[in-house]
Amino acid sequence: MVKHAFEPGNHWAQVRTISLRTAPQGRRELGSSVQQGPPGHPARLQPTGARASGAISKEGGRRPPSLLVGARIAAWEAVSPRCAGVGAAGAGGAGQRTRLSSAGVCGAAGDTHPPVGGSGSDAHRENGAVRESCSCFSDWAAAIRVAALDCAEEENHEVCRAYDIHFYPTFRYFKAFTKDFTTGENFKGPDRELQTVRRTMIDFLQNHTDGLRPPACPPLEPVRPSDVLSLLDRRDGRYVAILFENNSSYVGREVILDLLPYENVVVKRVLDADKGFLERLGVSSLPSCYLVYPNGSHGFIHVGKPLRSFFSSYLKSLPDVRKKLLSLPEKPNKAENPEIVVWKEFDRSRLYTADLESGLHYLLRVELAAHKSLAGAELRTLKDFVTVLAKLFPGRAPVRKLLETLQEWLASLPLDRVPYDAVLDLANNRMRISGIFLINHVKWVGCQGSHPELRGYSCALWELFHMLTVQAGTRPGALDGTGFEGDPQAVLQAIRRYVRTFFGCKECARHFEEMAEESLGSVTTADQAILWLWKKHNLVNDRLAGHPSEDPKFPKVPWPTPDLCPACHEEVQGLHRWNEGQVLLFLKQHYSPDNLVDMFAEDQGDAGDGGGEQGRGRAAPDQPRRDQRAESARPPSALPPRPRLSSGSPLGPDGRLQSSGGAAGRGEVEAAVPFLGTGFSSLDMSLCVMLYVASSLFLMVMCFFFRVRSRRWKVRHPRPAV
Ligand SMILES: Cc1cc2nc3c(=O)[nH]c(=O)nc-3n(C[C@H](O)[C@H](O)[C@H](O)COP(=O)(O)OP(=O)(O)OC[C@H]3O[C@@H](n4cnc5c(N)ncnc54)[C@H](O)[C@@H]3O)c2cc1C
Repeated sequence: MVKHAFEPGNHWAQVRTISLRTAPQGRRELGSSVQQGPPGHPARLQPTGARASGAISKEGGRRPPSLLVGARIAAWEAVSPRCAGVGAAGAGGAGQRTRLSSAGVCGAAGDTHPPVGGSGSDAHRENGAVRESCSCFSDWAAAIRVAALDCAEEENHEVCRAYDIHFYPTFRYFKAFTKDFTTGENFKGPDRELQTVRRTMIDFLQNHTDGLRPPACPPLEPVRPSDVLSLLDRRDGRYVAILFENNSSYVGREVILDLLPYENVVVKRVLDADKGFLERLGVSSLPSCYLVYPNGSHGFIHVGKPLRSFFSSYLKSLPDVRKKLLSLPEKPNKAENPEIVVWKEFDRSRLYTADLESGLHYLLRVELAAHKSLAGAELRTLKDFVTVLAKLFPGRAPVRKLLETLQEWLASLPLDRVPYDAVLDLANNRMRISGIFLINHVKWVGCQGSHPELRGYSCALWELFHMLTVQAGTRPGALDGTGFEGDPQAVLQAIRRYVRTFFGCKECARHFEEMAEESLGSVTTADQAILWLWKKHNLVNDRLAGHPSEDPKFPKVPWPTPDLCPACHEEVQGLHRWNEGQVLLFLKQHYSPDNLVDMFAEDQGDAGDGGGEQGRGRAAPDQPRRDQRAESARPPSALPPRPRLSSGSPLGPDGRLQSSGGAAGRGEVEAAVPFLGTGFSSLDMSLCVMLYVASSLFLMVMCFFFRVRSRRWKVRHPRPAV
């Protein structure tokens, strides 16, 4: 996992971008793409040992100024494919190093790449894509390394929770030589443009005290004008590049770091404080670069634009300037692409149980897991959302039962703070013992993307939301007794608060909140709620059309398309118009339980209700399911592998939280292990042992008591000898 590359004590500084995928799948959810969010967000960067994937929100895509680094780990390719080339081709054999060290923060606003064939074109040709486009910071790796971690990947959950990552992208900076565990320093820049990130990295490097500065990091401070003269006289067979710039410029420091892995060249920077000196040297504009050649000749160099990438490219392409072989730590020997996902053919006019259950799994075990404990408004939001889910989710019986139990448990909690592990424990252990469980991995069918970081969770979340509004509209009494009855906005408001509070994609949440603030208040009936969500979803589709997170196989077009619902589309005087009455009918049919297909769901290893039968009608949550008993009776061996269990469980035998201990978070609930594969937590086992010991003691005491009594009796009533 991440530890490998970032173990305390490393002699380089580190920056990690961590994202939650939900990206909108920014890991496939906009997530760990240099990391981000839900799958469904493009670009993939191979992180340090931990799994990275994810999607970047559209907003987080390639467009400055709102360039989102690492919106999901994948920013590397999504942000600038040319940088991916830099990493992969990375100067012979450097591919691994590049993957480990570069998060692909590149191509910042205003950082134009020099054209191949421009200055230094020979070298560009010579070295291919590697040199041509390097505005990334893979070259900085000896001084500061970058890793991306996709918090949407289940195997990264522990790390993401330990580092307290809630949203993506999150940037954390780790100083060199750090000995003890630290969650790092947060990114403090005013925005997340790549250029800002680079500058923050430089500031961070300069903040190291002298003794703790990464040894490979060259001096970044400017040299004094008086030292420049000695540089001009220098003849040690190397080039000396002197960058003149003003105090606020980062160009000099960026070029110094860009040339870090190159030999036969030294880069220095000089500030413009002594104007007279600059005039004497003939410096007419800033920044500009003066070059001292190995033979002692010197003069200004002329590049197309006075930008970092132009200067760096020019210097790298000088004769005899070559890349050094750096020894960086080995990457853990892990298969590159452990899983090859086979495409599943599916029907776009149907909904798939596998998607909804995968979405719920992700929501409960990944998205919520970003919160160590839940309290106050967060807890209320969760309770309301789970209430809506429990009453309206139209899926299979075990999952509905799980949601109902979770809702009852949350409603009965006497505490105002719940450690997340208690929720997890309920979902994983308590339920499982009763044969009620939810798959513990994702398997997308209708939500699968043509690339692993596309679609996924955010798609399933939309489907879930639509199903909830449609269920509320078609089963008016479903929310009776919850406090939401009679409120046509109740479901939308619960969704809105969930998105605002928990959805890992912050940008998505912000947009959604804007739409809700603008018009959700005008919803006065359940049907209007269904249509409101449909319209807003289409607005999002429209906004995202053509963005990097759009799956080319699933273009963002107004939905439903004419082939799905011809009656929904009309033309009035040559202009397209929706027939909203028909749209409403279509939505009620499309998002009805009868349109749910179990195909692929039984592969998820859960207690499917005989899944695999396509298109079987669904019972509404309040209707009994014929096969519920059969599911409960499923033998433990048929259960899917259990995720981490909680020992020290805060749940009492009745499923209630026994004590919060006053403290939030993981410390309250110890990690647990499964015993004998039977579904018992360590708490269960401890209780068994205690009961066993108590019974043994009781039997021994009774035995002793009767023995003493019988002796006394014998003494009092001695038998006459025969
Ligand atoms: C609340 C929310 C807000 C989001 N905001 C952003 C954002 O700001 N930026 C960003 O990059 N990503 C955002 N996303 C993610 C984005 O909307 C998509 O989910 C993602 O790009 C994956 O798209 P997709 O092709 O799977 O289809 P999705 O848009 O996810 O749709 C899933 C399925 O719903 C159906 N559908 C499509 N349109 C409609 C509709 N109008 N009404 C009913 N059903 C429909 C289709 O069957 C489709 O396959 C958001 C996601 C959510 C849940």
